[in-house]
Amino acid sequence: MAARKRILFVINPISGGRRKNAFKKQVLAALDLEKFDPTFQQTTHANHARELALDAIQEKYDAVIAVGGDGTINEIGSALVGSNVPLGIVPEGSGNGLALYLGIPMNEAAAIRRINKFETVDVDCGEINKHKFFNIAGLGFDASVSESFANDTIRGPLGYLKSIINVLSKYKPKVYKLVIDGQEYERQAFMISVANSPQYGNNAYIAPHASINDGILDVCIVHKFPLYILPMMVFHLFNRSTDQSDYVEIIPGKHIQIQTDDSNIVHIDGEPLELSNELEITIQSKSLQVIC
Ligand SMILES: Nc1ncnc2c1ncn2[C@@H]1O[C@H](COP(=O)(O)OP(=O)(O)OP(=O)(O)O)[C@@H](O)[C@H]1O
Repeated sequence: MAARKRILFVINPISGGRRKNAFKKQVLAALDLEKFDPTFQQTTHANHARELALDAIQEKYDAVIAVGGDGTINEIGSALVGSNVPLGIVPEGSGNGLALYLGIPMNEAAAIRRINKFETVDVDCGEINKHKFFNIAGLGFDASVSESFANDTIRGPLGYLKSIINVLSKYKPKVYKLVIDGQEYERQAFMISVANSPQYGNNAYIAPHASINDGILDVCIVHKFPLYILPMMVFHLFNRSTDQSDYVEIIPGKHIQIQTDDSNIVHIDGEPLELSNELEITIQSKSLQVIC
Protein backbone atom coordinates (compact mmCIF):
# COMPACT_ATOMS: atom_id res chain seq x y z
CA MET A 1 0.00 0.00 0.00
CA ALA A 2 1.34 3.48 -0.94
CA ALA A 3 2.34 5.72 1.97
CA ARG A 4 -0.33 8.19 3.04
CA LYS A 5 0.22 11.79 1.89
CA ARG A 6 1.07 14.07 4.81
CA ILE A 7 -0.95 17.24 4.70
CA LEU A 8 -0.80 20.21 7.00
CA PHE A 9 -3.97 22.20 7.71
CA VAL A 10 -3.07 25.76 8.74
CA ILE A 11 -6.09 27.27 10.49
CA ASN A 12 -6.50 31.04 10.84
CA PRO A 13 -8.74 31.42 13.93
CA ILE A 14 -9.84 34.98 13.12
CA SER A 15 -10.54 34.81 9.36
CA GLY A 16 -14.11 35.34 8.20
CA GLY A 17 -15.22 36.03 11.77
CA ARG A 18 -16.16 32.34 12.05
CA ARG A 19 -15.35 29.92 14.85
CA LYS A 20 -13.43 26.89 13.68
CA ASN A 21 -13.57 24.77 16.84
CA ALA A 22 -15.15 21.81 15.04
CA PHE A 23 -12.76 21.96 12.08
CA LYS A 24 -10.53 19.04 13.06
CA LYS A 25 -13.58 16.82 13.63
CA GLN A 26 -14.93 17.83 10.22
CA VAL A 27 -11.62 16.90 8.53
CA LEU A 28 -11.51 13.51 10.24
CA ALA A 29 -15.03 12.85 8.93
CA ALA A 30 -14.58 14.14 5.35
CA LEU A 31 -10.95 13.41 4.44
CA ASP A 32 -10.00 10.00 3.03
CA LEU A 33 -7.79 8.83 5.90
CA GLU A 34 -6.59 5.83 3.92
CA LYS A 35 -4.86 8.22 1.52
CA PHE A 36 -4.04 11.20 3.77
CA ASP A 37 -2.39 11.75 7.12
CA PRO A 38 -3.56 15.17 8.39
CA THR A 39 -1.77 17.46 10.88
CA PHE A 40 -3.30 20.66 12.28
CA GLN A 41 -1.68 23.97 13.26
CA GLN A 42 -3.49 27.14 14.33
CA THR A 43 -1.93 30.54 13.55
CA THR A 44 -1.25 32.79 16.52
CA HIS A 45 -0.16 35.94 14.70
CA ALA A 46 0.04 37.63 11.30
CA ASN A 47 2.60 35.98 8.99
CA HIS A 48 2.56 32.79 11.11
CA ALA A 49 0.95 30.85 8.24
CA ARG A 50 3.95 31.69 6.05
CA GLU A 51 6.38 30.46 8.72
CA LEU A 52 4.40 27.20 9.11
CA ALA A 53 4.37 26.64 5.33
CA LEU A 54 8.14 27.19 5.09
CA ASP A 55 8.61 24.60 7.87
CA ALA A 56 6.24 22.23 6.04
CA ILE A 57 8.46 22.34 2.93
CA GLN A 58 11.49 21.42 5.05
CA GLU A 59 9.53 18.64 6.72
CA LYS A 60 8.53 17.28 3.30
CA TYR A 61 4.77 17.61 3.69
CA ASP A 62 2.84 16.70 0.52
CA ALA A 63 0.48 19.71 0.74
CA VAL A 64 -0.37 22.70 2.93
CA ILE A 65 -4.02 23.64 3.23
CA ALA A 66 -5.03 27.23 3.99
CA VAL A 67 -8.06 27.28 6.27
CA GLY A 68 -8.89 30.96 5.97
CA GLY A 69 -9.31 33.72 3.43
CA ASP A 70 -7.16 35.38 0.78
CA GLY A 71 -4.71 36.76 3.39
CA THR A 72 -4.01 33.25 4.74
CA ILE A 73 -3.72 31.90 1.18
CA ASN A 74 -1.27 34.71 0.39
CA GLU A 75 0.98 33.89 3.34
CA ILE A 76 1.07 30.16 2.54
CA GLY A 77 1.22 30.59 -1.24
CA SER A 78 4.15 33.05 -0.92
CA ALA A 79 6.10 30.34 0.90
CA LEU A 80 5.13 27.51 -1.49
CA VAL A 81 5.82 29.26 -4.83
CA GLY A 82 8.34 27.22 -6.81
CA SER A 83 8.48 24.44 -4.18
CA ASN A 84 6.38 21.69 -5.81
CA VAL A 85 4.34 21.48 -2.59
CA PRO A 86 0.73 22.28 -3.54
CA LEU A 87 -1.54 24.69 -1.70
CA GLY A 88 -5.05 23.57 -0.80
CA ILE A 89 -7.90 25.85 0.25
CA VAL A 90 -10.76 25.45 2.68
CA PRO A 91 -12.49 28.84 2.25
CA GLU A 92 -13.07 30.40 5.67
CA GLY A 93 -12.45 34.06 4.82
CA SER A 94 -14.52 37.21 4.48
CA GLY A 95 -14.20 37.55 0.71
CA ASN A 96 -12.72 34.22 -0.51
CA GLY A 97 -11.86 35.70 -3.91
CA LEU A 98 -9.43 33.04 -5.10
CA ALA A 99 -11.52 30.09 -3.88
CA LEU A 100 -14.66 31.46 -5.57
CA TYR A 101 -12.75 31.91 -8.83
CA LEU A 102 -11.31 28.38 -8.67
CA GLY A 103 -14.75 26.89 -7.97
CA ILE A 104 -13.75 25.50 -4.58
CA PRO A 105 -16.94 24.80 -2.60
CA MET A 106 -17.82 27.33 0.09
CA ASN A 107 -19.20 24.51 2.21
CA GLU A 108 -16.52 23.32 4.65
CA ALA A 109 -17.14 19.56 4.33
CA ALA A 110 -17.39 19.76 0.53
CA ALA A 111 -14.13 21.74 0.32
CA ILE A 112 -12.37 19.10 2.45
CA ARG A 113 -13.81 16.26 0.32
CA ARG A 114 -12.45 18.06 -2.78
CA ILE A 115 -8.92 17.57 -1.42
CA ASN A 116 -9.41 13.78 -1.64
CA LYS A 117 -9.11 14.02 -5.46
CA PHE A 118 -5.77 15.81 -5.08
CA GLU A 119 -6.04 17.42 -8.55
CA THR A 120 -3.91 20.52 -9.02
CA VAL A 121 -3.81 23.53 -11.32
CA ASP A 122 -0.74 25.75 -11.86
CA VAL A 123 -1.45 29.41 -11.12
CA ASP A 124 0.48 32.63 -11.77
CA CYS A 125 2.01 34.67 -9.00
CA GLY A 126 2.15 38.47 -9.15
CA GLU A 127 4.87 40.43 -7.36
CA ILE A 128 4.58 44.04 -6.22
CA ASN A 129 7.89 45.44 -4.93
CA LYS A 130 8.87 41.79 -4.23
CA HIS A 131 5.66 41.02 -2.25
CA LYS A 132 3.80 38.12 -3.84
CA PHE A 133 0.08 38.14 -4.63
CA PHE A 134 -2.22 35.57 -6.18
CA ASN A 135 -5.56 37.33 -6.38
CA ILE A 136 -5.50 41.13 -6.60
CA ALA A 137 -3.19 43.91 -5.46
CA GLY A 138 -4.41 47.47 -5.53
CA LEU A 139 -3.97 51.06 -4.59
CA GLY A 140 -6.29 53.95 -3.99
CA PHE A 141 -9.81 53.39 -2.74
CA ASP A 142 -9.67 49.59 -2.36
CA ALA A 143 -6.37 49.80 -0.45
CA SER A 144 -7.92 52.34 1.95
CA VAL A 145 -10.89 49.98 2.41
CA SER A 146 -8.57 47.07 3.23
CA GLU A 147 -6.72 49.26 5.75
CA SER A 148 -10.00 50.26 7.42
CA PHE A 149 -11.20 46.60 7.39
CA ALA A 150 -7.93 45.37 8.93
CA ASN A 151 -8.32 47.87 11.79
CA ASP A 152 -11.95 46.95 12.46
CA THR A 153 -13.24 44.18 14.70
CA ILE A 154 -16.11 43.19 12.37
CA ARG A 155 -15.06 40.61 9.77
CA GLY A 156 -17.14 38.99 7.02
CA PRO A 157 -18.96 40.81 4.15
CA LEU A 158 -20.62 43.23 6.64
CA GLY A 159 -17.17 44.34 7.80
CA TYR A 160 -16.27 45.18 4.18
CA LEU A 161 -19.53 47.12 3.71
CA LYS A 162 -18.86 49.18 6.85
CA SER A 163 -15.31 49.97 5.67
CA ILE A 164 -16.49 50.95 2.17
CA ILE A 165 -19.00 53.43 3.63
CA ASN A 166 -16.39 54.86 6.05
CA VAL A 167 -13.73 55.38 3.39
CA LEU A 168 -16.11 56.66 0.68
CA SER A 169 -17.17 59.69 2.74
CA LYS A 170 -13.63 61.14 2.86
CA TYR A 171 -11.75 59.62 -0.07
CA LYS A 172 -9.93 61.80 -2.68
CA PRO A 173 -8.69 60.40 -6.07
CA LYS A 174 -4.94 60.74 -6.84
CA VAL A 175 -2.79 61.21 -9.93
CA TYR A 176 -0.80 58.12 -10.99
CA LYS A 177 1.93 57.76 -13.62
CA LEU A 178 2.00 54.27 -15.10
CA VAL A 179 4.25 52.40 -17.49
CA ILE A 180 2.67 49.17 -18.72
CA ASP A 181 4.94 47.02 -20.91
CA GLY A 182 6.81 50.16 -22.01
CA GLN A 183 3.71 52.31 -22.74
CA GLU A 184 3.27 55.43 -20.57
CA TYR A 185 -0.03 56.63 -19.08
CA GLU A 186 -0.99 59.38 -16.62
CA ARG A 187 -4.37 59.06 -14.92
CA GLN A 188 -6.33 60.68 -12.13
CA ALA A 189 -7.83 57.57 -10.61
CA PHE A 190 -10.24 56.57 -7.88
CA MET A 191 -8.29 53.33 -7.63
CA ILE A 192 -6.01 51.01 -9.57
CA SER A 193 -6.33 47.26 -9.13
CA VAL A 194 -3.81 44.86 -10.60
CA ALA A 195 -5.73 41.64 -11.06
CA ASN A 196 -4.40 38.11 -11.41
CA SER A 197 -7.89 36.68 -10.82
CA PRO A 198 -11.15 38.42 -11.79
CA GLN A 199 -12.73 39.04 -8.41
CA TYR A 200 -11.99 40.62 -5.01
CA GLY A 201 -14.23 38.11 -3.29
CA ASN A 202 -17.96 37.95 -2.51
CA ASN A 203 -18.44 37.74 -6.33
CA ALA A 204 -17.37 41.37 -6.89
CA TYR A 205 -15.64 41.20 -10.29
CA ILE A 206 -13.21 44.05 -11.02
CA ALA A 207 -11.48 42.32 -13.97
CA PRO A 208 -14.11 40.04 -15.52
CA HIS A 209 -11.78 38.55 -18.14
CA ALA A 210 -8.69 38.00 -15.98
CA SER A 211 -7.27 34.47 -15.99
CA ILE A 212 -5.09 33.07 -13.27
CA ASN A 213 -2.78 31.13 -15.55
CA ASP A 214 -2.34 33.24 -18.69
CA GLY A 215 0.91 34.92 -17.56
CA ILE A 216 -0.80 38.34 -17.76
CA LEU A 217 -2.06 40.83 -15.17
CA ASP A 218 -5.08 43.07 -15.82
CA VAL A 219 -4.47 46.66 -14.72
CA CYS A 220 -7.93 48.04 -13.88
CA ILE A 221 -7.96 51.83 -13.66
CA VAL A 222 -11.15 53.19 -12.14
CA HIS A 223 -11.35 56.87 -13.10
CA LYS A 224 -12.74 59.60 -10.90
CA PHE A 225 -16.55 59.36 -11.17
CA PRO A 226 -19.50 61.43 -9.89
CA LEU A 227 -21.19 59.97 -6.81
CA TYR A 228 -24.50 59.42 -8.64
CA ILE A 229 -22.69 56.82 -10.80
CA LEU A 230 -21.90 54.70 -7.70
CA PRO A 231 -24.96 52.38 -7.96
CA MET A 232 -24.03 51.73 -11.62
CA MET A 233 -20.44 50.93 -10.63
CA VAL A 234 -21.69 48.49 -8.00
CA PHE A 235 -23.98 46.92 -10.61
CA HIS A 236 -21.02 46.47 -13.01
CA LEU A 237 -18.94 44.85 -10.24
CA PHE A 238 -21.54 42.19 -9.48
CA ASN A 239 -22.69 41.83 -13.11
CA ARG A 240 -19.13 41.07 -14.29
CA SER A 241 -19.31 44.05 -16.64
CA THR A 242 -16.80 46.64 -15.34
CA ASP A 243 -15.18 46.52 -18.80
CA GLN A 244 -18.37 48.11 -20.17
CA SER A 245 -18.23 51.13 -17.86
CA ASP A 246 -17.02 54.48 -19.27
CA TYR A 247 -15.16 54.99 -15.99
CA VAL A 248 -13.11 51.77 -16.07
CA GLU A 249 -10.08 51.17 -18.27
CA ILE A 250 -8.50 47.69 -18.28
CA ILE A 251 -5.00 47.32 -19.70
CA PRO A 252 -3.27 43.92 -19.78
CA GLY A 253 0.45 43.76 -18.99
CA LYS A 254 3.37 41.77 -17.64
CA HIS A 255 5.64 44.53 -16.36
CA ILE A 256 3.94 47.44 -14.66
CA GLN A 257 5.41 50.50 -12.96
CA ILE A 258 3.22 52.90 -11.00
CA GLN A 259 4.38 56.18 -9.49
CA THR A 260 2.52 58.55 -7.16
CA ASP A 261 3.53 61.76 -5.35
CA ASP A 262 3.75 60.26 -1.89
CA SER A 263 4.07 56.85 -0.22
CA ASN A 264 1.39 54.34 -0.98
CA ILE A 265 -0.93 52.22 1.06
CA VAL A 266 -1.47 49.22 -1.16
CA HIS A 267 -3.43 46.07 -0.52
CA ILE A 268 -2.02 42.69 -1.37
CA ASP A 269 -4.75 40.06 -1.59
CA GLY A 270 -6.82 42.27 0.72
CA GLU A 271 -4.16 42.92 3.37
CA PRO A 272 -2.89 46.53 3.65
CA LEU A 273 0.80 47.40 3.44
CA GLU A 274 2.70 50.69 3.15
CA LEU A 275 5.09 50.71 0.17
CA SER A 276 7.15 53.44 -1.49
CA ASN A 277 5.72 55.83 -4.09
CA GLU A 278 7.38 53.78 -6.86
CA LEU A 279 5.83 50.39 -7.46
CA GLU A 280 7.17 47.71 -9.74
CA ILE A 281 4.88 44.80 -10.56
CA THR A 282 5.78 41.61 -12.40
CA ILE A 283 4.34 38.12 -12.86
CA GLN A 284 5.81 34.62 -12.48
CA SER A 285 3.82 32.38 -14.76
CA LYS A 286 2.33 29.13 -13.33
CA SER A 287 4.59 29.11 -10.29
CA LEU A 288 2.18 27.76 -7.64
CA GLN A 289 0.26 24.48 -7.65
CA VAL A 290 -3.23 24.75 -6.17
CA ILE A 291 -5.47 21.79 -5.33
CA CYS A 292 -8.93 22.43 -6.76
N1 LIG B 1 -4.06 34.42 15.39
C1 LIG B 1 -4.14 35.52 14.67
N2 LIG B 1 -4.43 36.71 15.23
C2 LIG B 1 -4.54 37.83 14.49
N3 LIG B 1 -4.37 37.88 13.14
C3 LIG B 1 -4.10 36.72 12.53
C4 LIG B 1 -3.96 35.49 13.25
N4 LIG B 1 -3.68 34.51 12.35
C5 LIG B 1 -3.63 35.10 11.13
N5 LIG B 1 -3.88 36.42 11.23
C6 LIG B 1 -4.00 37.42 10.14
O1 LIG B 1 -5.38 37.47 9.76
C7 LIG B 1 -5.45 38.21 8.55
C8 LIG B 1 -6.76 37.98 7.84
O2 LIG B 1 -6.85 36.68 7.37
P1 LIG B 1 -7.66 36.28 6.05
O3 LIG B 1 -7.35 37.22 4.95
O4 LIG B 1 -7.40 34.85 5.80
O5 LIG B 1 -9.17 36.44 6.48
P2 LIG B 1 -10.25 37.51 6.01
O6 LIG B 1 -9.60 38.87 5.86
O7 LIG B 1 -11.39 37.40 6.96
O8 LIG B 1 -10.70 36.94 4.60
P3 LIG B 1 -10.54 37.50 3.07
O9 LIG B 1 -9.08 37.83 2.86
O10 LIG B 1 -11.00 36.36 2.20
O11 LIG B 1 -11.40 38.71 2.97
C9 LIG B 1 -4.20 37.78 7.79
O12 LIG B 1 -3.54 38.93 7.35
C10 LIG B 1 -3.34 37.06 8.84
O13 LIG B 1 -2.00 37.53 8.83
